[in-house]
Amino acid sequence: MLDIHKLSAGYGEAMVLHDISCRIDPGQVTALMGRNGMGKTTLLKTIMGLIKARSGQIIFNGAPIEKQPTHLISRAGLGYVPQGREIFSDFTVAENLHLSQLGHNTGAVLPLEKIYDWFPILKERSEQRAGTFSGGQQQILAIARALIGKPSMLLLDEPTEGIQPSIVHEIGLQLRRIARETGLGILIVEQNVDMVRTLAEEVFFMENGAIQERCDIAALRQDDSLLHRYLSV
Ligand SMILES: Nc1ncnc2c1ncn2[C@@H]1O[C@H](COP(=O)(O)OP(=O)(O)OP(=O)(O)O)[C@@H](O)[C@H]1O
Repeated sequence: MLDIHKLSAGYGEAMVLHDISCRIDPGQVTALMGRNGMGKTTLLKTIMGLIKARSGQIIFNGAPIEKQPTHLISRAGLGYVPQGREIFSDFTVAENLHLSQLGHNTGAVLPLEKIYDWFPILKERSEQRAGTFSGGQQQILAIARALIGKPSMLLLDEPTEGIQPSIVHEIGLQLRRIARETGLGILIVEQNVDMVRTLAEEVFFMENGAIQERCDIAALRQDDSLLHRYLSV
């Protein structure tokens, strides 16, 4: 469970997150939506310890993590796929996955066969250089690399940016399947409404560095006025 209490953070003198409080239960899939510049990426980076919290608490599975370095936060079970997909373009798919396994020295890594079962394209193209992949395939590889460390919660920052609609839907369905099969919790920053409807169970709407509203996905299907208010779609 991720429990954020009165979290504030920013860059230098500029505060971006203001007193954020929210809670994500184990296995829950939550989307974080809002216009550009509202602080969504900053929130994910602060959870991961890449930006230090100025005040407030982040409790993950019962332990405070807001003062921990990123590698310990990752080891505690938080996986992170940043915007822009951090993969090694010159290495093959298999090498990318092996490197990710090596990065987790606790021994608790997912076997590659499981990854290949979830994402057959990675098995079919395991010897192909990652840089030759399409944007969608690179995103799948980035997600697979994050899953190798068996996180209990995965943070995804706009995975569908610049990806073909057919692959967006495929990635959404597959993430939902993995979340149901393994109990993985997901916090996804996403502007793509189709992806959010496919994957998420609830949505947080962010504006001016604060979570202004939360809504169940079923309610959002009935009434999309919140999308108009917070995204202007
Ligand atoms: N490295 C940085 N240094 C200073 N200010 C930053 C930095 N990164 C982001 N900001 C500012 O912080 C605010 C929030 O940015 P953030 O990237 O978190 O927003 P976002 O909601 O994720 O938007 P986007 O969808 O555009 O990524 C913006 O005003 C942005 O200009």
